[in-house]
Amino acid sequence: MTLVLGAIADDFTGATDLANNLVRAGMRCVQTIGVPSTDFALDNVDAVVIALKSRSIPAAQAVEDSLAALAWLKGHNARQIFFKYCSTFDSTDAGNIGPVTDALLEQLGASQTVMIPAFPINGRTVYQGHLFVGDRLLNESGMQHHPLTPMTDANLVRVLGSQTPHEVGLAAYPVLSSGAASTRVHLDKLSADGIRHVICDTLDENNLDVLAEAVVDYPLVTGGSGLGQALPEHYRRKGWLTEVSDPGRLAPASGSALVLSGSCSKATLGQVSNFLERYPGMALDPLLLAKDPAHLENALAFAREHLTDGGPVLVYASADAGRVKAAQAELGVEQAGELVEKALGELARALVSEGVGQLVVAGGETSGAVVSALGIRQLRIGDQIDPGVPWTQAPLKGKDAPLSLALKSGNFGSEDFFSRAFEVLETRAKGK
Ligand SMILES: Nc1ncnc2c1ncn2[C@@H]1O[C@H](COP(=O)(O)OP(=O)(O)O)[C@@H](O)[C@H]1O
Ligand SMILES: O=C(O)[C@@H](O)C(=O)COP(=O)(O)O
Repeated sequence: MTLVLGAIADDFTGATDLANNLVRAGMRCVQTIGVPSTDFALDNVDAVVIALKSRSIPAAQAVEDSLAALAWLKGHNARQIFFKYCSTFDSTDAGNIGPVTDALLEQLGASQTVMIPAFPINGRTVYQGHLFVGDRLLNESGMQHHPLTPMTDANLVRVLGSQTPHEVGLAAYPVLSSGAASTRVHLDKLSADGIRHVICDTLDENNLDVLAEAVVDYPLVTGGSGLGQALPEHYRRKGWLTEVSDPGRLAPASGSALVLSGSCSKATLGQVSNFLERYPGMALDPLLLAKDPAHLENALAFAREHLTDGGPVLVYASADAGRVKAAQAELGVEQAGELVEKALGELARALVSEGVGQLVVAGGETSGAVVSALGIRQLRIGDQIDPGVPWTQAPLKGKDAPLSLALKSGNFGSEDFFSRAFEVLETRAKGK
């Protein structure tokens, strides 16, 4: 079996985001959680997206995990490899975008790759190497307060430059406006000058299309899911994609409805407030979690009480920058994050085993913790709720019905996302 595309995503929401765009662009795509086993069935599949939890772990581990994913994908003859990271370039000076990209390039024997984080439909654009979220520079968008990967510089040439020993180049907007052939000439010239990494401007979907055409034959591309939306058409033109995906419908959802949120991103904070205007929710406090096991028991009891009539109910650790900083100052950055992730993972395990069948999780790291706690290995992509966030389904050991699961990236989704997600499921069930 030859895969057209093999993707390695550095978190679980990012993987779902990419898989969603590939499916919407007509590829037959499977998302796996972690590197699949050797006997994984791959019939009629064009793309595999391997979800790793490698965004915020030590760089050496992220490299090891990514190379293991690459080995599996190359073992299945993937023509092109896509390293998916966040559209807000979430990383620190230690990595992991630079070290993972360098390791993938080296392993593939490739001399250059492109960095294309933009996702215009969700407001992520790049101009003269500077990343914008909506009308704000990245470092003024709220991302400067991210609990694990605070983004304090919008200049991606500089940001990536601090993560790799190699010089970083730029394919700026004027080059892209002159079309795919000129863009490729520019990239080749940079390559001849020894430039291995090229940050690419992207203002809109036309630019993504130009970039996709220019790099369709690169062994490695890197970026956000916007590029994933644009590549399939160019695979088709090359004759690599002959079938059009028919993702089919997910099985009807069943069970009660729960939202777990560990994202502290600006969009999520608005979504939490919006949900609480209409539905019940309980806040988890990392400081209490550290001191008193009864805090988690109380959250479990609260959720159970409100799930008896089907929910939806919310349990969240999401908090503003001041409260996050206070928790981190007392517990340490990593330990605060881990405590919250572990607690939300435990809640998911207990409540899904008791009958939750529709679960929304907010936050990439949080989704990693929850999906791992549930022992999920594979996701099928269904209807999109908002750009970048589809409903998915996963089989569960010992259960007849699959779990309906939506993994929401921190900054994605409309303000009423948490309640509307369940309405989307209900509408589909009624066949509307
Ligand atoms: N109140 C809090 N204090 C400290 N850390 C928190 C708090 N709430 C959540 N976190 C941690 O912040 C991180 C948020 O990351 P993530 O889940 O990836 O969200 P996002 O998708 O918004 O980036 C997680 O590690 C989570 O456990
Ligand atoms: O590219 C994106 O923005 C998302 O796919 C993504 O990776 C988001 O990560 P989190 O905000 O950590 O969920």
